[in-house]
This record gives sequence, C-alpha cells and structure tokens, in this order.
Amino acid sequence: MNRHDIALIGFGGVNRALAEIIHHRGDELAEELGFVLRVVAITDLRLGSLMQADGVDLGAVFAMTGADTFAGWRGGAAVPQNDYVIRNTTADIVVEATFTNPLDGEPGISHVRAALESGKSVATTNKGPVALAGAELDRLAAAHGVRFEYEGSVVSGTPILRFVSETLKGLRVNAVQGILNGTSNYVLGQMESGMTLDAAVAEAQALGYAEADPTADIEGSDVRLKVVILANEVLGGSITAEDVSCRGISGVSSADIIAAAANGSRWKLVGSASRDADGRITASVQPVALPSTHPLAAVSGPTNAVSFDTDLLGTVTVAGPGAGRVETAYALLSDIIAIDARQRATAEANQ
Ligand SMILES: NC(=O)C1=CN([C@@H]2O[C@H](COP(=O)(O)OP(=O)(O)OC[C@H]3O[C@@H](n4cnc5c(N)ncnc54)[C@H](O)[C@@H]3O)[C@@H](O)[C@H]2O)C=CC1
Ligand SMILES: N[C@@H](CC=O)C(=O)O
Repeated sequence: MNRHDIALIGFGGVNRALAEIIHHRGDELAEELGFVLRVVAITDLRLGSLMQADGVDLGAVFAMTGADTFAGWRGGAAVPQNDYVIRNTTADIVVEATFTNPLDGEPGISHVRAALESGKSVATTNKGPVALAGAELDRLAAAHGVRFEYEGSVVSGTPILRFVSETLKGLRVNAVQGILNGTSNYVLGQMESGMTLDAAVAEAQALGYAEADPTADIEGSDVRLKVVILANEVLGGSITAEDVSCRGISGVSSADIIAAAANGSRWKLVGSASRDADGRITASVQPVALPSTHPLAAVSGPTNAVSFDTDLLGTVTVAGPGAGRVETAYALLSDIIAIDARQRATAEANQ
C-alpha cells in the first residue's frame, strides 16, 4: 500500500491532535484512503527535534511529561533543528503548525520554503506563510513539482477554500464576508452572558481556540490575514495585509453588547472583501452590530461562517468550526488527502 511519511514542525495543540488521529485511526484511514500515514520527524521549541526514518513511536511521544525533551532519544536533540530536519528528513510531506506571526510570517515562511525547496509537499494551518508569501510559495511548489496546501488557514477544518475551488467552479465570486475568528466570536458570546473579556479569552485559550498571543484574535490581525487569503484565493486579488483596514473587538464594551441585545442585534467581528467592476479589491475587519435577521448574527461560539456573493447563485453561506485542535488537525488530514490525490493523478497521467 502507498505510504506518506510525515514531518511535524511544531508540536502544539494542532499537530499533536493530528498525531493522535494518525496513532488512533491510522489503520481505519489506511483502509478508507488507500495509504498509510507514518510520522518520521517532529520538531518543537519545547521538545527539540526527532528524526527516525523507520517511524516515530507516537505512544512514547505522548507519554512525555513536563520538561522532557528528545535529547537522548535515537535521532533526537534537545533543540529544534527545524531547517536541518525539514531538509534532511525522509518525510515526503512536511506539516507546518508553529505559531502564526502576523508581522512577517516567520519562522513559518522559512519552514515552508525549506520544505518545498527540498522537494517535499507542505500542509499548513499557519496563516503567516499563506497570507504574507502565498504567491511565492505557490510558485516554489510548482517549480519543484510538489504541493502547498493550507485549507486550515481559514475557518479551521471547515473546507472553505476547497469548497470554492472545487464545488463553486464555474461561478464568479464577487465578494466574501464572514465571521473568521473562533476566539473573538466565543468571547463576544461569553460577554453577552456577562463574562469579562479577559475571563472569556482565558477560556478560549484553555479550549485551544486562541493564538499563542491572543492579541491577534482580539485586535483583528488574525482575521486580517484570513481576509488577505480569501481575497487572493477566492476573488483573484493580490492584496497584502496593509490593504485591509483593521479594527478588533477590544473597543466593544459590555454596555455596547447589552445595548445591542436590547435592539435585537449582536456584535460580531466581520471580515470582508469585495471586488469592484475594475477589479479593485476593498477589504476590512471591523466589529459590527448585526441585526438578528442577518445570516451571520446567529453564528455562536467558536463557529465561523462565510458568505460568498456569486453571479449565478446569489449568496452562498457555509458555517462550521472555526477553531479547535482536533477540528484544525482535520484540515491537515484533508490537505494530506489532497496531496495524495494529486500525486496519484500525476502518476496516472504520466503512465
Ligand atoms: N488552534 C486552532 O484552532 C487553529 C490554529 N491555527 C494555526 O495553527 C498553528 C498551530 O496552532 P496551535 O497548535 O493551536 O498552536 P500552539 O501554540 O498550541 O502550538 C504551536 C507549537 O509550535 C511550537 N513552536 C513555536 N515556534 C517554533 C519554532 N520556531 N520551532 C519549532 N516549534 C515552534 C510551540 O512550541 C508550540 O508547541 C498556528 O499557526 C495557528 O495560528 C489555524 C487554525 C485554527
Ligand atoms: N485563533 C484562531 C484559530 C484559527 O485560526 C481563531 O480563534 O479563529
């Protein structure tokens, strides 16, 4: 049976959840998908790095506690030798899930670049490389005959990007608007129930929804990156983060929320982008008090929703999990499945 060897770069909530899926559901997935998944390398800031071409014992990794590192393990080191591991691992797919850096996309961009340059396909949930260097990395992947997949960079495991590129084929999407951040939506909901912003953020962190620095969720820079990705992927734009005006939810007070509720409205952090007749893209992130009749008003908790304005079908709205460790790990699995399908199609075409 075909096999994909995986290198996990970053071993926090999302990549650990992917490793658990592979560990617990690997046999079932192999039967269903026709390929085996095996982890052959892991790097993480806290754990160090591990390269084992014959497959990492994931049970032993899950059993690590406290200050344990990979030092002393066969093929292990106490420091995360990311570049060395990415370039020298026997993996054919590198899964990048280190933190999203909204300023310059590093170290994610360098990790993805190193993987593609060394002939490995990449699956990532890291928004930095996609939003800040997506076009360059797409070109690099094509030049090396490998894939760069990033379904989880927008709306977690809910397959927004492939929904547009595969299911909405033939339609022209002119605008996109959505609730694109699970943490801020969860926080606004908890504030509706009387919780403070700080307490609600702490809950979102514990639940695995928030960024390493939750300022990105609250001040809107996370949604800003997602708007860039949607504008470029879905509307065919080539905008940058600077083109997206951005205001987060820190200015929305409990009093604002109570006043909105009295009018039947709910505050939501809305990201949007639209293309005018000349092809110019206008994009923004801002909190809006939506009337209860608005399709996005009822979207609660870490759920996200995106509305696509299309020429032939009118508005199509998709809702689903927008954050969460397991939900986002599923996005990575869907990327791996897409990489496998593309490789098989190429192999068949070359026969
Ligand atoms: N958690 C979620 O719901 C979602 C997360 N994402 C993105 O997925 C990525 C991972 O998210 P989580 O696992 O939740 O974050 P996390 O903070 O739990 O894990 C990130 C891991 O990367 C490691 N790391 C950071 N810098 C590193 C470096 N230079 N070298 C090696 N390891 C490094 C950290 O030690 C940590 O274990 C982030 O980019 C996040 O924005 C995307 C969609 C949803
Ligand atoms: N912190 C983000 C995670 C997904 O991108 C969010 O809350 O949406």
